[in-house]
Amino acid sequence: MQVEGRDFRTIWPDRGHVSVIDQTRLPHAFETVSLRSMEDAARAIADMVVRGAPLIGAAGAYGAALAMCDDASDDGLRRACARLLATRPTAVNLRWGLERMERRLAALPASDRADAAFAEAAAIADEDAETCAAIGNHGESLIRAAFEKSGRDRVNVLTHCNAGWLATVDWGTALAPIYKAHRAGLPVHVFVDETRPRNQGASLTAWELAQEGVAHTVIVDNAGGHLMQRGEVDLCIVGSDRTTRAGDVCNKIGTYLKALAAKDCGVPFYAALPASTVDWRIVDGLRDIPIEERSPEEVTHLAGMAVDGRVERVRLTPQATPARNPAFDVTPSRLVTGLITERGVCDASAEGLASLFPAEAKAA
Ligand SMILES: CSC[C@@H](O)[C@@H](O)C(=O)COP(=O)(O)O
Repeated sequence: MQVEGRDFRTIWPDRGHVSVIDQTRLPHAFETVSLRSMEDAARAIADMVVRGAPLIGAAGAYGAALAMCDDASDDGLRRACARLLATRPTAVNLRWGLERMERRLAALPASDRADAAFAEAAAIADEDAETCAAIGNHGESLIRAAFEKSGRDRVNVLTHCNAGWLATVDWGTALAPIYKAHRAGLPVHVFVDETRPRNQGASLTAWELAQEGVAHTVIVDNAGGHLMQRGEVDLCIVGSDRTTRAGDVCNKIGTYLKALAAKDCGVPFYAALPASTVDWRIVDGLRDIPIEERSPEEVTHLAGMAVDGRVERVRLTPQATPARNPAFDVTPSRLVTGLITERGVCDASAEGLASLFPAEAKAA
């Protein structure tokens, strides 16, 4: 997608290393950073230099490729995958990407592994870009239908967190339909939840929508229900970090509350996700999805640009006040109108997913 008029992806191989956009610096600075080792990749995932389920999957794959340059033995491969897998627990794409790398590399002699690993990681990245573009095409028709139904001069989509191209290799999941609709000339406007505590909506989604010239308004996390009650939201589209085979959706903390409000107000609520985000091994999201607990400091402190242009971190809460920071929640399938996937839109149910992915559902 576009940054200052230039095409970028979020991750790319670069002279034996791997370059990424440093998402901790946005929206105040656009900087890229070079990952030179598996440990660099692991830290970039844990510290959210790269984040978003599909991008974490691709970054994990490139991390395994970097590991193969240092130690391509069976033991090296196993240790690298274990280290990378331990960085973030919720997005299943990380496990998916690493298992794919292990399957591909374990069958090869150690001497062939580094080249094969970079090729496999590049294939994962390319496939993610294609998959997200396909999600965009399928989701665009939902936005077009909502626009025609609204009878207004613009269609209002509400999204939570950042499920745009920064969260993937390119295009995004929840934002891909919005970009496709915008490029097709539909007058789409996005309500962007700021998404405390790390503010991925206010800092990342707003930034990338602005780069693409998509009309948008940032709202505080608590405003969505109010706007839905007043008929100001035509549909909600969010991403997913892990979707069970029965259609429960785990996404950024606060997604569940948006889905409850949408249900009460009769606003369609969609999750957009690639098949790599479906965990075919589990059915019950509330019971079986590990929810990442991040540092309380992400709640007690805020970062932003001061009037003199310096980026500063400030404390929000009293010194002694404890904070808790669960990073994701689970939206049960009964609150989800449908899943937008690379193969089309389906019901958020075992039958719905099986209708689009029969082989995966059968193997589960
Ligand atoms: C295409 S991304 C879907 C999700 O990964 C996204 O909505 C999200 O929750 C990202 O969380 P993050 O903690 O920023 O990695």
